[in-house]
Amino acid sequence: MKTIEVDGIKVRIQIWDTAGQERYQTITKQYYRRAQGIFLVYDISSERSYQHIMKWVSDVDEYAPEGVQKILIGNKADEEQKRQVGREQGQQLAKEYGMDFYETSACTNLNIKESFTRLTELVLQAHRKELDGLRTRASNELALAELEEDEGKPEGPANSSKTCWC
Ligand SMILES: Nc1nc2c(ncn2[C@@H]2O[C@H](COP(=O)(O)OP(=O)(O)OP(=O)(O)O)[C@@H](O)[C@H]2O)c(=O)[nH]1
Repeated sequence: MKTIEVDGIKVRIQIWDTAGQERYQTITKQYYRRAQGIFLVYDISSERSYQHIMKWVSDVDEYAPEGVQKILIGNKADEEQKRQVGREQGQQLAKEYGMDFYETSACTNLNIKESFTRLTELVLQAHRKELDGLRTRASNELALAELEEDEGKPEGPANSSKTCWC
């Protein structure tokens, strides 16, 4: 669990790091069903991991709920000297699938906060209606609380300056 702030709203996110290995796939697929946002991550120093993304995308399409938000991540951006996948390749693939794209590094923290914030934003946008309902309710409750507070107060100067009852 982690709390991040997006557009002034505190959002508690639950993060699952699913295993990449084939033998855990049965379990991994069960996580897809409850996901609202998914990072598809490859390693920029591994062409093989990049090639695997297509397979991940088709798994997500098959098992994740419709409307799930996806972002493509090229991780280990700190390993420039070992790079096998160009940034443009990542951008290109992301474009093909209509995803946002970030190169990140868990070692230097490059784009970690940014990518989590962006995915959360996308999930929130997808649930905008629900969110608008919450906002309206919150502001109505606030207005009601203010009204109740005002009603309890003695009359202010504007009213007390009146000299008649009309
Ligand atoms: N240099 C560098 N190493 C990283 C980075 N992120 C992860 N690693 C290293 O990569 C190795 C694999 O990391 P994991 O987090 O186990 O990768 P994973 O994709 O979850 O692996 P699976 O559990 O098999 O799915 C570890 O040795 C990490 O320290 C990064 O951004 N830069």
